[in-house]
Amino acid sequence: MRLDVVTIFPDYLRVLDLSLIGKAAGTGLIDLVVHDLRDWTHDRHRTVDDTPLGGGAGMVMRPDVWGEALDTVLDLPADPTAAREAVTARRGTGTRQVLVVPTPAGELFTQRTAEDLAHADQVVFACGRYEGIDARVPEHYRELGVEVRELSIGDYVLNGGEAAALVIIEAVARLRPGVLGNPGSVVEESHSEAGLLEYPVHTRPVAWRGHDLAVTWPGLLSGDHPRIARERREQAIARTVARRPDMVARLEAQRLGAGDRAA
Ligand SMILES: O[C@H]1NC=Nc2ccccc21
Repeated sequence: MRLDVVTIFPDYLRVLDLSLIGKAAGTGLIDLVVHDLRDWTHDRHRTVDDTPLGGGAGMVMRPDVWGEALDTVLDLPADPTAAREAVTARRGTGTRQVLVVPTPAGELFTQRTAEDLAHADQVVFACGRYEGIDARVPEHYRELGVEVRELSIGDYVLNGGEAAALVIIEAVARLRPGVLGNPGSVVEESHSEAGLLEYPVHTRPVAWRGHDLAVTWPGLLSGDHPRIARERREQAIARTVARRPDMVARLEAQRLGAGDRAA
C-alpha cells in the first residue's frame, strides 16, 4: 500500500517514521511519501492561501496550488479529458486509488471506514489548514472519477488535517497483513465486528494495592476458558452500556432489523 500525504507541515508526519508504521514502511509493506504543498507554488512567498470569497474570517487554501499538487501525487494529467481516461484505465486494471480529505465537515471515520480503506492500493491525504481547502478541489477529482472521501475523525475542532491524517493512517495501516506483529490482536478489539467495547484487561500481580483479582474476578484466574470468554463478554457489554449508549442503540437496531428479516 502506498500512502501519500500532502501538507504545509511535512515535519508533522515524521512521527510515522517511528514504531509500527515505520517498521512497515521499512519492510516495503507500506510506502509512505510526505509532500510539501509549497513545492507546487510559483511565487517568491510560496503562497498557498487567499481570503475567502464571499467574506468571512481566516484564509482558504487555493485550488490552483492543490490541483497541481494532487495531479502530481495522483499521477493524473492536467487535461481533464485525459485525466478522466487515466482514472478509468486505472480502475480497469483493478488499481484502487483513494483521495482522503480530512475535514470537520466530513463523514465520520469509523473502524468500518478503516477496513474499507485498508483495501486500497494508494491513499492520498490532502491535509488542509486555515479554514480549509477550496471546496472545488474534492469536487474536481470526484468529477474525474477519483474515489474521494472527505472524513472527520470526530466532533471537535483541530487546526488542520495533519493530526486527523495520522489517526486515519494508523487505523488503516495496522489492518494491512504483516504490519501488526500479532494479527490476533485485531480480532477482539473495541469497535470490532461485535460492535462492543473491549473487555477490561489485566496482568500480574494478581493482587495490586488492595485490588485483588482473586476476590473481584475469580473466574479470570479459573483456567476455565469458556467461563472466562463468557465473563469477558459480560464485561464488554456492561462497559458498552455504561459508556456508549449510542453503540447499544445501534446494536439493538441491527438486532431488530435482523429479526424483521428473519420473520
Ligand atoms: O476539526 C476536526 N474535527 C474532526 N476532523 C478533522 C479533520 C481535519 C481537520 C479538522 C478536523
